[in-house]
Amino acid sequence: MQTMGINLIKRKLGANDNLKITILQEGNKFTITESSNFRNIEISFTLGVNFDYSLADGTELHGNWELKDNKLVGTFTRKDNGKELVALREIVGDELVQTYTYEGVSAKRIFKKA
Ligand SMILES: CCCCCCCCCCCCCC(=O)O
Repeated sequence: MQTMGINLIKRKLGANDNLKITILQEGNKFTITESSNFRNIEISFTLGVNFDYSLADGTELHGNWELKDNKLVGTFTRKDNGKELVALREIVGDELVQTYTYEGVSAKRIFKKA
């Protein structure tokens, strides 16, 4: 989050956001329900088709998800500075592991099944 330019207060809030996501797949179409201390939103996208998404701090992204080797690979560009953010979603055991890479720095977020 620091590399993303997110300030200390927002980083502390973000680390305790109580984020829960639900992923519904219907063929190539995905619907994500995102629920956190900050917001409750629903996002729909089709694999390989660009869409807009705003992070909870307002940072706007544009990009898409693709399915590669049974993993979702997201390639997004920040609208404010044109830099790339790559996201990976994979099921490992009983967990959903999300890995984000930005400016050579990677972070992992692990979600447990409800
Ligand atoms: C270090 C904090 C970085 C957070 C990066 C979040 C990246 C989100 C990728 C785009 C998500 C699109 C909507 C979704 O599929 O849930």
